[in-house]
This record gives sequence, C-alpha cells and structure tokens, in this order.
Amino acid sequence: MKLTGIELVTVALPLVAPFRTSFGTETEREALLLRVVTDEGEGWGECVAMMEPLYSSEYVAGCVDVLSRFLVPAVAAVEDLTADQVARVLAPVKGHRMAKAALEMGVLDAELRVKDVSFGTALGAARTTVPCGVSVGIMDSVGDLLDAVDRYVAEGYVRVKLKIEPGWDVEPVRAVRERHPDLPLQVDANTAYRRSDARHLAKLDPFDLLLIEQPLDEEDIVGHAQLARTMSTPICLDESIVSARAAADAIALGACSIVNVKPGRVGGYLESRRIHDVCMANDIALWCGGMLETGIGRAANVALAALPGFTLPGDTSASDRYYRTDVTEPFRMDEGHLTVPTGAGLGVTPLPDVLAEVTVRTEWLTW
Ligand SMILES: O=C(O)CCC(=O)N[C@@H](C(=O)O)c1ccccc1
Repeated sequence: MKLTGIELVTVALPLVAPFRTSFGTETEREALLLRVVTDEGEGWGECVAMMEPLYSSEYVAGCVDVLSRFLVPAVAAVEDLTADQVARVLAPVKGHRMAKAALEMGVLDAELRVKDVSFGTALGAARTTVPCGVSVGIMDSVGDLLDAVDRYVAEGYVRVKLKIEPGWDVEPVRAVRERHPDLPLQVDANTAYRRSDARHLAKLDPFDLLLIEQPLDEEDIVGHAQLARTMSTPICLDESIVSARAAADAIALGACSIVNVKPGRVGGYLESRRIHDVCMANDIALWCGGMLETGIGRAANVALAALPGFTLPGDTSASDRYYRTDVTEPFRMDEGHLTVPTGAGLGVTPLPDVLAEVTVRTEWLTW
C-alpha cells in the first residue's frame, strides 16, 4: 500500500453527563479521527488524546501538529507500506504515542479492509463477546454516586470502577460496597496520591476491591512497588505502562500485579498485543482501559479485549455510557457484554450525517 492522503477530522461529542476525575471534569469529548487514504483502500484511526495535557502530555492540537509535520510525512514516504512497519518508521520521533497509535490504527484498518480480515482476527481474538465494565466519575454526593452505580448495575455492567481522589475515597467506596456486597468493584486514582498516603490507602483494603489503579505518579514505579507491600488490594498501573518494556519492568519490580492497557497510551494496537503477551508470560491479569472513545476506537478496543490474556472486564462500555449519538452505529450492551465486530477491519465506519454534524474541523494532508 501507498499512503495518498490523510484527513484529520476533529469531532466534538457532548457527554450525556459530566465525567469528573482527579484531574478534571469532561462535559464534551473533542476527539481527533484520522481518515487514512491509500492507493488500495482507506481506513480510520482514533487519537485518544484529550483537549488538554492533563491525563498525559499529549493533547489534540499537539497531535495535529506532530502528525502533520513529522509522523504523516514519514509514513507517506514508504513505498510498500504495511501496518507492522509503522512503529519502526515513526521511532525516530520521540514520544507522541497517542498520535502514533492513531496513524498506525488507520493504516492497519485500511490494510485489513483490503484483505477482508477483521481487527479481532488479526489481533488474535479468542472470544466473540467481551464483558463490560463501567467507569463512574467523582460525584457531588455519596447519594448521587449510589444512584449512578445502581443504574449501571441495573443496566447489566459486570464491574464498576470508581474514580477516587484525596477527600473522595474511603467513604464513597464503603457506601458502594455496603449497597452492593458482591459487586466486582475497583478504584482509579489517576496518580492523585503520594507515597505518604500509604497508610490512608490501606483503609481501602477491607472492601475486597479487585484493584486500585495508578494511585501514584506515573513515574513512581518504586513507590508503587513499596505500596504493593503495604496494601492487600492489588496494584494496577495505567499511566505508567507506556510500552511492553515498561510493563515488563513494572512487573519485574513488583510495582503492579494487574495491567490496564490503553492502545493510544502505548503507541497502538500492535504494541498493546505485545503488552498482552508480556502479561500472559508473567501470569499478570490484564484489562482494556478506555479514553471515552467514539465507536471507532471502541470497535478496536472491543476486538483487543477479546484476546485470551484479557482476564478482567475492561472499560469497554456501551456507547450510551458517554454519548447520546455515536459517530458509528452505537455499541449496545447485551447481558453485560459487547459483541466483537466481525466485519473487515474495524467492522464499523463513521455514519456520514452524524460525522458531518459533529465535525468541528477538518484538514486534508497531501504531499
Ligand atoms: O470508559 C471510558 O472510556 C473511560 C474510562 C476511564 O475512566 N478513563 C479514564 C482513565 O483514567 O482511565 C480517563 C478519563 C478521562 C480522560 C482520560 C482517561
């Protein structure tokens, strides 16, 4: 294949409700979609960067810049392009994993549509459906939180993840555990705590949580290893795991016993599969995280989450968890599960009228 054009499509989707985490509140998801055009066919990629560099160092405008000036020209120069070359071609550019992931995803989707092979088949899916976890933000009151959790449990979600931060942790978790004694429950701190909070975090141990996700700074691997020795709740890493090597190092240092993999954060679906293989080889539980993806990224995440090493429900929720209208046919949960798309490539494409309605900026890159 030869790249002949890329359309950078920025879409803005209002969230059905504000989503608050320890680093901010989202009311709208502005996402960057890539329409990758080649001489043999086209594909779609989704860049998971947020509008502002608060989850990680990347942000939408920065991704547009690095794609336009560095990443797309490098891939466009390749004559016989295949998706498994993209990471190597982009390696000279340091960092920018979310931007790289979106470009690799679009090339992979184009390649697989041409070959009439689904993402799931190409990645090695072992299941036809995946269990749905749901992420619940920080709320104004414990009562509001219990109402939200009750609603998600009634909808069929098989696992609930609660966002926590200093001042909103032990009490809300205790209330949810008392209301739902047998519910698979975990918490996500998004790096909001410090090593000195270890004794306080151990107060979460009585609630039989599946895990506590990224309590400390993404660069504090030693701190997580120390915390793992003072808490019975398993430590799961998210922001710290930026590659298969980072996963192998964190596991070897005892910094985590569970990994959340997000393809955008690690540079793409092919690196995600390498992280999957590292976790399987080390008997480390794995689940697929979410970045409020549209149906484009959601389709790819559901395919990834169907691989055999994904042993815990992921943040692979139905589209209506976040969006009244998705850019693709919505992902609908059936008895707590989503079906892995079986069509060529992602198996979904943006709905033209919806895409036109939610597009706030487009830019064609040609050369
Ligand atoms: O279900 C989803 O897609 C979101 C899951 C989720 O909680 N994502 C969190 C996270 O830190 O993992 C997040 C929220 C907003 C922005 C970035 C990340």
